[in-house]
Amino acid sequence: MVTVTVEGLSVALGKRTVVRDASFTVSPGTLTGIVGPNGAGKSTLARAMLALVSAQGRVLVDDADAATMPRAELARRIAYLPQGQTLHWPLTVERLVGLGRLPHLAPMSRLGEADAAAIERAMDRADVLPLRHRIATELSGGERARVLLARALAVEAPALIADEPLASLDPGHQIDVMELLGEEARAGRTVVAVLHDLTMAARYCDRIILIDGGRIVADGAPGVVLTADNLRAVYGIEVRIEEHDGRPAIVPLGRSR
Ligand SMILES: Nc1ncnc2c1ncn2[C@@H]1O[C@H](COP(=O)(O)OP(=O)(O)OP(=O)(O)O)[C@@H](O)[C@H]1O
Repeated sequence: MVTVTVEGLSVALGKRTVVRDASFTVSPGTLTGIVGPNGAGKSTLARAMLALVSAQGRVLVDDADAATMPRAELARRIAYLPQGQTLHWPLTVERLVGLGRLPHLAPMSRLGEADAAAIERAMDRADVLPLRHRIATELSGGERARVLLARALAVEAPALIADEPLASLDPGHQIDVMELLGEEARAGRTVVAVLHDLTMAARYCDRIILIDGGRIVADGAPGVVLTADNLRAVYGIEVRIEEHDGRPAIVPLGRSR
């Protein structure tokens, strides 16, 4: 299990501060959705949580500072699904998913039986077993997205940060992936997903962090954060909020005037 604590995190890219003084803790057993408009700073915050960009403030992985933790150890503790990754190498799906095991391998060593089992489990859970012998660069956008999710799952880390895991997926696979993320959380993992689909976020996440202009503007249960007032203020949209199984279902109606 892993608890990730973000303390007063700010990130400047070029001359602009794109994450401003973010503080929160994500705990085992929870699925946290990070939502906000394009350019709000969601991906940068995700990357800063993995010490992939230099930042002011601190990220603690349990009690250890992520910035000074050895990279392989951090990669074993927090799996990362980056946003819209381009693939360059014509690897088979199975070998690409196998790259998720690299943080566990000693230098120059080969994948062992435990790695092969983890790869198999990950491909099964991301529904890519039928694609295992295909060349990853020849897949459709949605197929590739599921393969990259499988690579992140193959790490079998106690925490997962997934940046737009639903991008390119059809509605059925979107539901599958959100259910999978929920299962990961219920299994005791710490799961964070950057999401654009507010209804999916509301339905599956335990907690929503709403970001605008690099700042956290609301943080809490979906019904508390995803209100018509907050969505008007942050996205400039009018919504009708219905209820489904006790959770908000958000119907966008148009731009606010
Ligand atoms: N290397 C960079 N140099 C300068 N500005 C950058 C750089 N990378 C990103 N930005 C800017 O930082 C801001 C935050 O970007 P980020 O990718 O974190 O947003 P996001 O909320 O994930 O957006 P989206 O929903 O569009 O993916 C944006 O305004 C973006 O243009």
